[in-house]
Amino acid sequence: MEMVPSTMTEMWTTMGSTIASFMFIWAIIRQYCPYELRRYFEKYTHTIMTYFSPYIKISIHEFTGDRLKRSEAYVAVEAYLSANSSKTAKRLKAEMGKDSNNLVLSMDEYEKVTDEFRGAKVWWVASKVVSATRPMAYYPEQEKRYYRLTFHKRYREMITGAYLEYVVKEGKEIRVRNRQRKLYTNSPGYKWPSYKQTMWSHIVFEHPATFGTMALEPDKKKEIIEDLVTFSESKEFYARIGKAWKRGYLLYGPPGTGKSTMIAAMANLLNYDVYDLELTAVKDNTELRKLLIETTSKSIIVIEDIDCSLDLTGQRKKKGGKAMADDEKERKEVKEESGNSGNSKVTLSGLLNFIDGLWSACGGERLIVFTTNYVEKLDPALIRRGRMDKHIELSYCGFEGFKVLAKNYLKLETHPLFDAIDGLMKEVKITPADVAENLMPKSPLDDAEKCLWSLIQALEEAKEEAEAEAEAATAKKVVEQSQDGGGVCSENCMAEKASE
Ligand SMILES: Nc1ncnc2c1ncn2[C@@H]1O[C@H](COP(=O)(O)OP(=O)(O)OP(=O)(O)O)[C@@H](O)[C@H]1O
Ligand SMILES: [Mg+2]
Repeated sequence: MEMVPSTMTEMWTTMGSTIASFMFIWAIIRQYCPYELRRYFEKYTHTIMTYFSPYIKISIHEFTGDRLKRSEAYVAVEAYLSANSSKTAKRLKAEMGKDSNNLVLSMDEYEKVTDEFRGAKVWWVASKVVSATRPMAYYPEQEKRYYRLTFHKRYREMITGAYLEYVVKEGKEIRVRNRQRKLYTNSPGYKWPSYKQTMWSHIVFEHPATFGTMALEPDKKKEIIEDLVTFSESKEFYARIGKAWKRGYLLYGPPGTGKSTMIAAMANLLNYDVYDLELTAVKDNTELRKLLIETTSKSIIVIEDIDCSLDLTGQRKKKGGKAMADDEKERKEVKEESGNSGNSKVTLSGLLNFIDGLWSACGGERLIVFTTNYVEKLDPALIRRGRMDKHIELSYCGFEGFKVLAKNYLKLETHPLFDAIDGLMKEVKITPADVAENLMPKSPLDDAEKCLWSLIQALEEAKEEAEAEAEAATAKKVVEQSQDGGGVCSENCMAEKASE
């Protein structure tokens, strides 16, 4: 009976002294052995331990072959662990979040967290190896960071298959949700003269427009939202039908009807980046293709005012002399206004290739949006279905649109003056931009009613103007008709014709 504790004590003593000797040897090796020998020792200790251990380890390194780009798997795991570890990890690091207002927590180096998947327990550790060699003496030490996943070998199949797939998918989704969206432009500006040079420069995309704040018929709004959401969820569908995962939208209508605002609302709805492509700044078709290749998925590529961006009418039927000359003049004026010398060599066929050529399929999940005030000026080839799949007309403000703006700007759902506004809106055309401008308080003393009166006044003025224009047009027509008839019309005869 006495023997057991003494045997136990002996066993503990032996184990203790073995560990102590091992640590002593390890300390000597660390202190005095050259780096290569240390690595050699570590390698063989690992091999022996792995042989007896029932656990499997998988490392996911931050950089693999290409030192310039972080591995996608690492980035996804990082996002997954940041979202899941902050509740369980004991040592966390804090970094500034996307809107620079909050701190984002993630697991600190060498911290270990546990995760569970279908009843299997796994462990994640954030770790790093510090490289002994430095490229230059004044360079900081090179750290190679990685995550190590450990699990029991009985779960091998499930963890290497379903679990890792789940982690990467979740991580990617978290990144999309948390990422800071960007607004890119290809306008010429300062570019880094190095291998890092990209053709797009960007700022943070912060436009606050949403479909909720847009003045639009409710049915139309619903249809557009459904179309966009369906597109964003149709990866498998596009793959099945053998079509690149992209969709073209043509937004057309008079100035101030919300085309640019809708692009921002689309980006905010789908959480996409925006690439605002200035066609006149693109040298030629090759540069256009390069720009396309540099865009990422989950983005909207926008070409605003496509009708006056370039002379893309190469294949269009020739117009009559005067109309053609007017068009040319207008286009020239626009180019001069925008300070563009107009020496871009992008052609219609280059642009068509950009939209649906072979290269357009790279990346996937992209919207291409054109806006124009003059849809009739565009080449039919450019806007045919399949290229511009959905044509959306944005038009003058209706009463439903006004109600959205009144709610946004004045927090009003109803008001006795609404009936008068409804009546006037049926008679005159007013753009949402003009309505919005009138509903905007101009001084701190302006209340909702004052803003509504300001809108009524604007509508009445517009009505008077429209009536005066209509009268002038009728009078002009009468004069032209009478001149065509060869005779000079008396005042009575003119009045008769006008009343007809
Ligand atoms: N449908 C709308 N809903 C809400 N606000 C609108 C709408 N249309 C225009 N606005 C307001 O008017 C301003 C101008 O609109 P926007 O720039 O979107 O017009 P646009 O159609 O792009 O004009 P343009 O053809 O001149 O480029 C916006 O800042 C927005 O506040
Ligand atoms: Mg616009």
